[in-house]
Amino acid sequence: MRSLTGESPVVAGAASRTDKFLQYPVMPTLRPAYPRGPWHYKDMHQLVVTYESTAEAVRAVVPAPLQPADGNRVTIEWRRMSEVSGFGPYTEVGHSVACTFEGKPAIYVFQAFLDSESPTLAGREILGFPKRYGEPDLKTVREVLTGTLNYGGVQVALATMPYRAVDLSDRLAEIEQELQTTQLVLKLLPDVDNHTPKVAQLIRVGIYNVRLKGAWGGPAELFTVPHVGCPVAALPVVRVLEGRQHLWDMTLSDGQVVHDYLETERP
Ligand SMILES: CC(=O)CC(=O)O
Repeated sequence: MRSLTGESPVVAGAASRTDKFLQYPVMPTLRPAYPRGPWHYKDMHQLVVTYESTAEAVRAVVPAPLQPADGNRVTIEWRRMSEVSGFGPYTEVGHSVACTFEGKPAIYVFQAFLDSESPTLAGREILGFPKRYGEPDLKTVREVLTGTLNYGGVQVALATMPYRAVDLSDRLAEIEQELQTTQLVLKLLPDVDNHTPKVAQLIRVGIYNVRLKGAWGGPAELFTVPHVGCPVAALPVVRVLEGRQHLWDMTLSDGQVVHDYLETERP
């Protein structure tokens, strides 16, 4: 059947239906899994343990063209997100290595475990964060800030440090800069044939509106347990280098492709 304009009403109807569905940020359209950013993080409590691992373990997780930085430095951090627009509160453990990219310092995040679905999916689908579901917790137990990570009820990591022992207020500007070190992730997504790579990109994550409200240092301890489902112990602790606590705000929203593996490999 033709309309007066000669257009098929079925086709015209289908086109407007498609437009309607394209307004949604993501599936499912009845209740998208996450809202469009930007996502504003307020009063984020962070426990950061930096340690030396083995050269072999570090090399095994770092993709070219990144180069591991000197010292085999690895960071495991707990973040208690107290107040986040669009996501609500949640807790996350991120595991990263110090690298260089194009000769400049960078942090490469190779795995993360969260207790909330919405930021896990947003982080994976948009930015390419290697996020999975886990059971992280960050709390003060007596005078000790205690970060734990459980996987299916089994504890795989324990980090402890005296609560706000050494005040680093005189270094806030320097640490605020440090928090903005280039952060990179590897976004890997297969095509629907479940075989061909569709996306293979190194992404620089945009971190905006950073405001450091407090920083503290002190000794820290870290213990990890080998577990095939949650391989935090794959980067073994040779020695702990530093413990830190930060209280800060920031905004996440977008990223930038800094290396496209499929483009560079195209004949
Ligand atoms: C969207 C995100 O990627 C959030 C996060 O880092 O937890």
